[in-house]
Amino acid sequence: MGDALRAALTAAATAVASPAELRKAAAAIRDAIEPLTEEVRSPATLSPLDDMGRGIRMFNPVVGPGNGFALPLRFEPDGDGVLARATLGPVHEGPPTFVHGGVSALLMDQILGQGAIVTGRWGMTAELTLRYRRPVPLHTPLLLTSRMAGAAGRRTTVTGAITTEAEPEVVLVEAMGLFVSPSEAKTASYFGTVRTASGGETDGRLGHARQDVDAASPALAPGPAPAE
Ligand SMILES: CCCCCCCCCCCC(=O)SCCNC(=O)CCNC(=O)[C@H](O)C(C)(C)COP(=O)(O)OP(=O)(O)OC[C@H]1O[C@@H](n2cnc3c(N)ncnc32)[C@H](O)[C@@H]1OP(=O)(O)O
Repeated sequence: MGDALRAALTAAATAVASPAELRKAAAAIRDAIEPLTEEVRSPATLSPLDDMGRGIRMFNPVVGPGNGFALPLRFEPDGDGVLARATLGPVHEGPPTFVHGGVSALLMDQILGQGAIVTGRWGMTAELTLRYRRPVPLHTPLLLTSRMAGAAGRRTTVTGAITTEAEPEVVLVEAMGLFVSPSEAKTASYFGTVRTASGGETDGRLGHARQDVDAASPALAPGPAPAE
């Protein structure tokens, strides 16, 4: 379904079609999704395809395969950090032929967060700083990288960059993120009502689902909780 949605968004952004053809396609899309709107999950219930303990968020707008806006981005180990490869298209366009600056921020927020997670830390984004040095081209293989730069108490600082694959030494965007692991009180108030699809509790933190952690996946098991 995510692949079909991605194809639909790209077609909508690029089609050279008459208004009649567009109306016909729009009606077909509405007909197709109508049965899916009859029964929907509540906002605080995770999808049955989600697994917080293993870091699977099916409809995340950056890494979720089921989300039509997501590429989806996939992470690879990169020394003690992470990298992702991406080629963006018309759905992510800002200035003609270049990536929208907010999309660069969205992608960097996620990969910087992942740069904290691979070190066993976790936090919500408290600060996100980007320097847009050169425009990021569409239809061009890109490299996105991130690496933890420092940690103190509940705070984790991660830095990263966007370059092209062809010229990895030329930084197009540089980014810094501060991730703060929320206090127990904030965690309870933000995520206390969230439930898995089977009704289990989860406090929302990646790797901290209380019922759904797959003990057979030690590589994805929870890291140590940051000290207070
Ligand atoms: C495959 C799947 C992958 C999955 C990969 C997943 C990656 C996810 C990446 C995306 C993440 C998001 O988008 S998260 C969504 C966007 N972010 C948010 O909504 C966060 C909104 N902000 C908040 O709720 C709050 O401000 C918190 C939780 C960040 C902090 O609240 P708190 O818990 O009460 O913490 P608090 O006591 O205030 O601060 C703790 C310490 O951090 C410091 N601190 C707090 N905020 C800041 C700040 N902005 N700038 C500097 N320092 C700060 C404090 O000075 C303090 O330092 P000291 O006194 O200890 O020295």
